[in-house]
Amino acid sequence: MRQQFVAGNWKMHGSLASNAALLAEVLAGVGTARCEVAICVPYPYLSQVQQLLQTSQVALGAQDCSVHQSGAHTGEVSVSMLQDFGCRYVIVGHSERRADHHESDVLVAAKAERALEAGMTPIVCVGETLAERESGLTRAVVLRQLLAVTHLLREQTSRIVVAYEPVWAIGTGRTATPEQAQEVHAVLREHLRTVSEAAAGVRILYGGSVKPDNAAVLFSQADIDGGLIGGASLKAADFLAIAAATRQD
Ligand SMILES: O=C[C@H](O)COP(=O)(O)O
Repeated sequence: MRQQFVAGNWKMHGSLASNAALLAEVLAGVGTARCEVAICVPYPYLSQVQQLLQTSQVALGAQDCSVHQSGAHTGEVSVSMLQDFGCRYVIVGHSERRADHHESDVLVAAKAERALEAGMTPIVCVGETLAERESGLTRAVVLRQLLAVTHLLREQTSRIVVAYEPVWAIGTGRTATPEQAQEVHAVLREHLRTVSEAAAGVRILYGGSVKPDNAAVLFSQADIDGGLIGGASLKAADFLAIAAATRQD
């Protein structure tokens, strides 16, 4: 059985004041959530959010990590630094980083490996662009991206989370239909099954314009185990409603 999981990705949003207000509301309502909940925040706010989440069930995550452990790598943040702030999760390979920073499948896999070595759980993002979908390449693209981390799935299955995020659905208000999302999740699940029995149990989140009004139907799909939530994680009521829409197996 896979416990459903809802992770908020604040992306490059927030301030000390707005984070405190948002989390006060989230924490007031999250007690009833049936799923696991995490929030991935910008680096400068890790300390603040760590303290605010201290006595709650909400886990802390980061939005990226360095492939390097330490040294002369200006601007980079290592997994051990993230651990200093109690991060349990780290997103790797988000399409915004793949696009903005030219992150390759190999680099994403190496970052996931660093996270695993440090005892953290990487949330490995995969997803096709609109052009790739329209060219019939969705399956090939997501499998290529997943294959890059397959050696890790073989070795450390239980601590990896996969997130399917069609690039054309991110922040656009254009959500994949539940059928479109399930179709890709099933492809990913099928691959995970070929890796090992344990890998078949890896949670696969859906991300891309998840809102309170479409969350339940997305999460009711057989291979969708929750969501990676961008814009809606910045509104406490929406984020809580999405967490409340998770399936209870
Ligand atoms: O990491 C989150 C995803 O990119 C989804 O973002 P969104 O919910 O704003 O579409």
